[in-house]
Amino acid sequence: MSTSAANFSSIPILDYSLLSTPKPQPESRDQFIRELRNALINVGFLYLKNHTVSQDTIDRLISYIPKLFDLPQEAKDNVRMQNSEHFLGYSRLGTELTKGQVDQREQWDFGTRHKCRWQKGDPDYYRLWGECQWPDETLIPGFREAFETYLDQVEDLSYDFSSLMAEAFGLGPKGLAHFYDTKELMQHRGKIVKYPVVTGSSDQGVGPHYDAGFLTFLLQASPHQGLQVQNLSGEWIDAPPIPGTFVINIGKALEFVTRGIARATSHRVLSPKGDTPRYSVPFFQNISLQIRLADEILDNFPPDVLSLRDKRGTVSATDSVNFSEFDREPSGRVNLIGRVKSHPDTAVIHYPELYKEIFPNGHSGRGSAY
Ligand SMILES: O=C(O)CCC(=O)C(=O)O
Ligand SMILES: [Fe+2]
Repeated sequence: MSTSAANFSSIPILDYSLLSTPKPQPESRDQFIRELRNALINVGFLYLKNHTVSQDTIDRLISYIPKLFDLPQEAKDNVRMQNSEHFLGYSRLGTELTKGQVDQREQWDFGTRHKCRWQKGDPDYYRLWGECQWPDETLIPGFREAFETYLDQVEDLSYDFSSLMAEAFGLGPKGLAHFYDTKELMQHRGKIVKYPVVTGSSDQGVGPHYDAGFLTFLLQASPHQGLQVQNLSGEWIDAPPIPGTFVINIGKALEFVTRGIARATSHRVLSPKGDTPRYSVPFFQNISLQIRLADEILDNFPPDVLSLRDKRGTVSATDSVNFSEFDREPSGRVNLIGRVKSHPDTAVIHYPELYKEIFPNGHSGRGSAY
């Protein structure tokens, strides 16, 4: 097995304007698709510059982030995640564990606009998607509108990107479309995260993990280092903030349905050094809740894609272990299990049966992130 291509030492930067300006040229498009194919197979991470989410929308969102965390503790606790069967809301610092260690981050989970469609008799995991809990509008006027506008734009980008990704895999632009329901039936998750400066011995912002779905779009919302990505030989590679870009990465679901052609890459965040917190905004693009990935394995890849995979070699074990249930469960249930593990305090209230299955002896008081 050759691992030279896979032992990346930096994250590729792709230029979305190759697809659009001033007039799309076939060679530029081919270049973009080729670079995308390489990034998907060999790295699992990339930066995207000159994308379609407006800088004004991003700047407006970023201006709200410190205020969101500086709200009075009571205002934050009023909309705590424990209130929500959708696991949407506010989580205090230090409520998650990854690999047995406390993650040093405070966060807000929101989602794209959605009305919960669960009805009696439907599977439990239909309850996973639903209405957000927003902080009191009078305390942070305009925030909700600013974040919803942002989420709408990232959602549009995420579908366009998925279609490009299908092209890069040689499956044609609609090659991944059947993994999503119609837009109204889908909800995608957007988090706003604060990593405080820490004084103790651990610098774990969030420990090594995979993301669950197909695609994550990460906005690094302050100029701090901290995000790191693990290459095939286990080295941690820095992914520093680059203004005007998103960091895009592949999740376990896509790795699973492509039988490892696309890489889900383990990543982590180290707590910031210095005296200001690091902020980030990950957008997790979901796939349909009811799809069972084991029934949908993609196997019609063209030879050039397969040969890139062969050159890369197999993906060896990494420090991350989450989301192993895609081989048998519908995607919604895999996600629900992930949420029960990461937020047991919320799960014990809204999903007591599943909670008992996963934690027959109760839990430590903290959840494992992912
Ligand atoms: O905050 C970051 O930069 C990354 C966060 C992350 O990987 C996650 O929440 O899944
Ligand atoms: Fe992640």
